[in-house]
Amino acid sequence: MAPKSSTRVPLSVKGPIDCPYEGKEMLNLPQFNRGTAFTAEERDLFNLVGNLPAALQTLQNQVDRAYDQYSSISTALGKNTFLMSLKVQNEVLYFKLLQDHLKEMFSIIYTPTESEAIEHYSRLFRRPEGCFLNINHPEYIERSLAAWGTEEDIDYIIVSDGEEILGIGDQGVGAIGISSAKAVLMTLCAGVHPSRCIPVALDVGTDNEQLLEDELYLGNRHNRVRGGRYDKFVDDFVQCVKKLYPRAVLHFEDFGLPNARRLLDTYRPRLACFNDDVQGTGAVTLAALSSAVRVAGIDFRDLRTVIFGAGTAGTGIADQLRDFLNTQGISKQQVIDHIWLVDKPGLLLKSMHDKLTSAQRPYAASDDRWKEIDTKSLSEIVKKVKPHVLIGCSTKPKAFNEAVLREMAKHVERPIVFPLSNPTRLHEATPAEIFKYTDGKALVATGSPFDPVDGKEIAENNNCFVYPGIGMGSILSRADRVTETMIAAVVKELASLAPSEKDPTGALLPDVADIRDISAKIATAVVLQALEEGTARVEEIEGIKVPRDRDHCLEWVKEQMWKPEYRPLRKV
Ligand SMILES: NC(=O)C1=CN([C@@H]2O[C@H](COP(=O)(O)OP(=O)(O)OC[C@H]3O[C@@H](n4cnc5c(N)ncnc54)[C@H](O)[C@@H]3O)[C@@H](O)[C@H]2O)C=CC1
Ligand SMILES: CC(=O)C(=O)O
Ligand SMILES: [Mg+2]
Repeated sequence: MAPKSSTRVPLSVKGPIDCPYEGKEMLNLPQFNRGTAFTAEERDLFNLVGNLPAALQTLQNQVDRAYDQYSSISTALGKNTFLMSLKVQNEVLYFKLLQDHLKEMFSIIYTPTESEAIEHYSRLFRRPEGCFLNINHPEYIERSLAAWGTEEDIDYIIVSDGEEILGIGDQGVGAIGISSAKAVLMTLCAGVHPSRCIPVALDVGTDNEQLLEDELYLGNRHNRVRGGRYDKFVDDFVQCVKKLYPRAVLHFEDFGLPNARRLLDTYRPRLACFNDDVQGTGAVTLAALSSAVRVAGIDFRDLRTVIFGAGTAGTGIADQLRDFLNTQGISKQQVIDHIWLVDKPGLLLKSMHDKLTSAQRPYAASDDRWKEIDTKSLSEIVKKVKPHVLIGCSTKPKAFNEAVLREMAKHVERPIVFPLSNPTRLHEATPAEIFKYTDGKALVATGSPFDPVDGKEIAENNNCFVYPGIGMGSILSRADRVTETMIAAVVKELASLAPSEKDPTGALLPDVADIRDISAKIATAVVLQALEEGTARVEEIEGIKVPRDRDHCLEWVKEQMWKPEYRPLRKV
C-alpha cells in the first residue's frame, strides 16, 4: 500500500490514478476529491455513497455552478478568496474553471488582485498551503522539504523571502502567496503537474512595521535577518533542494534588491535555477521590445533606452538587452553606452560609484557629459538622451507625466513606452495617458493588464509570458543549468508570436488568452536549446526520444502537460 500522505500521489499526466484513500478523508484531499462528479462505481468503491447527494454530475456541470457562484461575488478580492477556497477543495475543478475562463480570471489570481490578497494574507488566512521555512528553526528545513515527496516526485520549486512582492514591498510570510500564485500559473500556463511543484516561503522576519504591529500577523515577529545568518539559511535551503530533489528546477521570486541578483549569481552556476524578476522580466521585455523596434523601424544597434527604476527588474532588463544583443553581434559595451539608468537619486552617474549596486555600476553615465543638466529631472534626461525606449520599474506612479512623454515624442517618431510597475495603481503612466501625450504614436506595453484604448489592445508585459515555459522546458529536458542562451531562445520565440509580427497595429505581445499555447512553444524552444548546448540531462523520457525537430518536439511537450480532467481512479 502506498504511503498515506496527501503529497504521495501518482504523478503521471495520463492513465489511471492510484488512490489509497476513501470516504471523508478522500473528499478532504483536493487532489482526489471530485465531489458530485464521482461516478456511481467510484462512490461504491471508495465508500462515498453516504457522503454525497444523489445527483451524478459532470466536470462541466461543476464548472458551470462554480462560475455562477464566482460571478455572484462583487469584489475582486472576494473572487480571489472564492477561488483560493475552491483550490483546496477540488484541484481539477479549480484548474478547469480557470482554464475555461482564463482571461477573465487571470487578473484575479495574479496581478493586480493577488497583491491585495497577499497584503491581507494574515487576515484572510484559512488553510496553509506550501512549505514554510523558518530562519529560527533551520534544523527543520530538510524535514519540511522532504515531506513533499521523493526525488522522483518533484519537478519545480518556487521560493520567495517576501521582501519585494509584486511591487507592494515587504510582506514577510505573505511570501507564500506569491510562491503559490506563481505555482498555479506553472500549472495553468505550462501544464506542470500541480503536485510536482512546491511553493516555499522563507520566513526571515519582516521590516514592514504595519505587519510587525498587527496582532494577527502569522510570520516571525522580528525584523529581517540579514548578513551571514540569512546567507547560511538560504544556502542550507538550496543544499537541501539539491540533495532531495536533484532533478528539480529552482525559481527565485520577489527577493529584495540586496539579495535577488546576488543569490542568482551565486547559485546559477551550481544548479538549474533562475530569478523570474531578473531573467523572466528581462526576457519578456526584450520580446516586446523586439516587436516594437520592428514596428518602429529602428535598428537595435541605434536604440537608446532609459530605464526608470534600476532595481531587480530594471537592471535585469538592462542585462538581458545587453546579453541578447551581444548574441546578435553587437558589443556589450556598445549596448551599455546606449542604456541610461535612473533611480531615486536621478540619473546614475559614475561619481555615485559607492552608492550603486554591482548590477547598476556598469551602466553609470560619465559625469562630465551631464554637467549642465538637472540629472534629477526625468524630462531633462529625456531631452538630452532622446530615447526611443522608456521603461518603468520604479513603483512610482505617474512618473511618466505629460512633460516627460511630450518631450520624448518630440525626438522620436514612435516612442516605445513600457510602464511595468505592478500593481495597476503603481504604473508610471496609463496607456491612455501615454497615447494622449504622444499623439497616439507610442508603442505601449504594461506590467498589469489594461483594457484596450480606442480599440487598441495593450500588450501585457509580464514575466508570466515566459517563466512557465522556461520552467517547463527546463523540467522536460532535465536541464542542469538555465543558461543565457536558453533565455535568448525564449525571447526569439515569444517575439515571433506577437500579433504585431503580422500586423504593425497589433499588440506587441500575444494575448494572455493564448498563454497555454505560448508557454508550450516557449518550453519547446528551451528544450531544443538545452539539447543543442548539452545542458539537457535527458535525451529520452519513458523510452521515447525527445524529438529534435520543432513541430514534433512541440507535440511531445504538449503531451507532457497536465490537464484538468477526471481520470479513472484505481483503488490501491
Ligand atoms: N511586469 C513584470 O513582469 C514585472 C514587474 N515588476 C515590477 O517592477 C517594480 C519594481 O520591482 P523590482 O525591480 O523587483 O523592485 P526593486 O525594489 O528591486 O526595484 C525598484 C527600484 O525602483 C527605485 N525607485 C523607487 N522609487 C523611485 C523613484 N521615486 N524614482 C526612481 N526610482 C525609484 C528603487 O530605488 C529601486 O531601485 C514593481 O512594481 C514590480 O511589481 C517586477 C518584476 C516583473
Ligand atoms: C510580475 C512580477 O514578478 C512582479 O511584479 O514582481
Ligand atoms: Mg516578481
